[in-house]
Amino acid sequence: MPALISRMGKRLRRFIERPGSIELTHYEGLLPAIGELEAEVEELSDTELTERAAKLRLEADFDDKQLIEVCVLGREAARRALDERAFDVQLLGTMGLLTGHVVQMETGEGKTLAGALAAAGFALQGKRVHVVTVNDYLARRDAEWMEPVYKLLGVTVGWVDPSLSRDERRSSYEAEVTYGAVSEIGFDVLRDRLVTRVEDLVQPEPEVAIVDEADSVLVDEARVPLVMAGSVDHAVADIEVANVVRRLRLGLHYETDSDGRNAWLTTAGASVVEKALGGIDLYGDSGSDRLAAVNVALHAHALLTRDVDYLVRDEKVQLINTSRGRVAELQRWPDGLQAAVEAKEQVAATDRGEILDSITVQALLARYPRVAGMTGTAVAVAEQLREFYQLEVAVIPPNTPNIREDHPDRIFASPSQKLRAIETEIREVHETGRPILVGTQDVAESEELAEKLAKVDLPCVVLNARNDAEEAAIIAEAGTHGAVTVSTQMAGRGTDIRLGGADGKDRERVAELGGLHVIGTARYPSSRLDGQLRGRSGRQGDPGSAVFFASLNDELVLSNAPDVPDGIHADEETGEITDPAAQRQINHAQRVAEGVHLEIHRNTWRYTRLIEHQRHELLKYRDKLLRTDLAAETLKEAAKKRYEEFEEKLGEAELEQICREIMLFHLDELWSDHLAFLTDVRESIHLRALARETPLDEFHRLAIPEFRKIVPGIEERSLQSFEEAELTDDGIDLAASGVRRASSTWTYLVHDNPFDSDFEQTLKQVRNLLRRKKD
Ligand SMILES: Nc1ncnc2c1ncn2[C@@H]1O[C@H](COP(=O)(O)OP(=O)(O)OP(=O)(O)O)[C@@H](O)[C@H]1O
Repeated sequence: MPALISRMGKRLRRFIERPGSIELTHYEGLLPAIGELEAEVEELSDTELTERAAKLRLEADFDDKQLIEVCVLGREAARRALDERAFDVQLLGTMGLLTGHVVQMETGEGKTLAGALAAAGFALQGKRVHVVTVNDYLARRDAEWMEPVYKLLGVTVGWVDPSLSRDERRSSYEAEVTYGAVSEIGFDVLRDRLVTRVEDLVQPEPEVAIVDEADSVLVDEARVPLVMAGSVDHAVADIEVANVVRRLRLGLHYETDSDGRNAWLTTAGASVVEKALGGIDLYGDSGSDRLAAVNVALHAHALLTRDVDYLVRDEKVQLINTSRGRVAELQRWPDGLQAAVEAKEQVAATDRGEILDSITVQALLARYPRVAGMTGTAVAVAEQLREFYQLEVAVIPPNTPNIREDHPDRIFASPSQKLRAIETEIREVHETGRPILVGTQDVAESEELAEKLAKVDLPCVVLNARNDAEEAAIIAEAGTHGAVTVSTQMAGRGTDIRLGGADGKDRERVAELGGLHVIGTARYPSSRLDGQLRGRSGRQGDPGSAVFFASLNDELVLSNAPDVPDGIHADEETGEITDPAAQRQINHAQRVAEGVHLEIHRNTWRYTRLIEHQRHELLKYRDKLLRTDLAAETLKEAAKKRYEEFEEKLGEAELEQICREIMLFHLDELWSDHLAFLTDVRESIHLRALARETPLDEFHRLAIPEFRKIVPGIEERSLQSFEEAELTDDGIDLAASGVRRASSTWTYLVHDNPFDSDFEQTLKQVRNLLRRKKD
């Protein structure tokens, strides 16, 4: 009975301490057995170890005995290959992953190894594994780092990055475990969507995905679409409009929302624009195209800021991923907006192309029958992981208890007072020799701070928006004695900050001083991001500390909870506030920001679910066309005479391929048209739906019948192409009958439209329009 009570007490405690996480007691119970077998496997030769791992190979999930065995062999393989004996907590992580959970392990606890042992375990079960990383640099680094461990376990490993050719990728994916950035794996899925011969496919069927930094990929980036486009024409940026809009002034010519998501012309602004564009009537029937161009140009002008939202480098607009604070390679905004920003910055317009296919990160991962993940901060998104992916979180305790000191926020009345206090803090801590990592909100803030520090003789290293490998090398030195590193929130993610520098030479001295001190210059829009910054310090039981500075006029508060209660007292000299009401206000603002993010995620998912379902259905048909003689059968049945005529001249095999090319071409084209149709519907849905039902129902009402037309459309168009195809001496000239694929294709990520057409947003626009019409 007392044992039962104690067990219940333990469970209750876990529930209170870590809501949303699952019980690990069962796996903890396997650890002693793993320990007992350690001496036995130490005696094995390398070959014997590999042979023993091969005995685990089976086509089924592991039972407890096999879980124990894979942990025993994995621990030994890591000890031999890396000189790192996997800790018990790492093996708990491995077991958590192998049983399909998102494991929460703190920064520096060794997720890379725990993940690799789980990947090897899945591979031994006969499943192909993709380890999904946040960037290309980490994909290659982790695959190469873990390769000797895999080798001892007899498991093959590969990696993909943008530098590889299609053939090289194919062989990387042939490995049992393949590391790749989420974007790279997604782009391969999209590229495979266009092949017309089975042997050109590079990716095998998805089986298991182990997602590193799972919260960032599965939640923050979930709704980002990966896009493949084909060259058709160039986007026409309206330079004239950009030049007119450039002269407009806030408050006089246009207004913006307090949340910075919407901008609109005032009456005075509209008159200026109408006059400058040659006396047109923007709101008349003939002005609607111009009005649309003015609106995007105004968004680009008023709401997107250089060095915060994007950089201009090498005559190109490069987006900054605001959730990661780094240049988002291969990302762009939805087309009109991208072109408007390019016009604003007077750089050449990039080729827009036609969208051939697209898939969101969430849908990409939903393709895998099994998903597991690891991250330092999972509990905070446990609810979303359950809602969107049916995944449960398992909290793995640290190997050595965390002794980092997390100080309460230091709150100031104004941002300038806050900045002064940050400078003082940096100076005082720097004088002790302790290394400091300062986490800023964006690139511009990092640079401003660095400039200020340089002026007062406090040189620092600024880390932002560079390439990942360079970032990794710099951040690895952030623990050096006396170092001051200023970084946007996620720069250098995935790289360990060792006390005393990358080689840890000076560790003792830095540890004695108190370890790495982390300073946040403002609270982030999610508590998870705060936690990630704090987690940079205090790794593996190291000493360290963290403190966030905040002000009641920070962006976070102004955008999400601007109604600050009256009577909050600030120190007259320093502006510092100790009233708990200020802290409550900041926490409240952060919760509002988190809620908004979740709602947008939910809303996007509601729409993309239908699109994904349609995409999946059509792909089943495409796959049949690709792998069987369905295309030939279909065309033979519809145009028997012509088919026989061609067959006689070309032979069966060649004609089969030609039929396949024709039908796949029309399928791909109709799907691309359908995507464009859905985008149009989605963008105007709220207006259409104003007088009708809910926007989502309206979207379904329009999207479903349109989709049903695709397959008959493919058959009809293919038949026509087949009838019109000309037989020349070189065979059939498909191009002559319009079967012409895009001459070049490319891939990119679509950054979230910062002004998404949510119902509320559209209502606001309509309201503004009505307001103007009334004026
Ligand atoms: N069992 C072990 N014994 C000794 N060192 C280990 C062990 N496991 C991992 N390490 C070391 O700990 C460091 C951190 O490992 P890793 O980068 O995998 O951590 P992480 O959990 O991924 O951290 P982050 O959250 O920063 O990505 C590495 O230098 C690694 O070599």
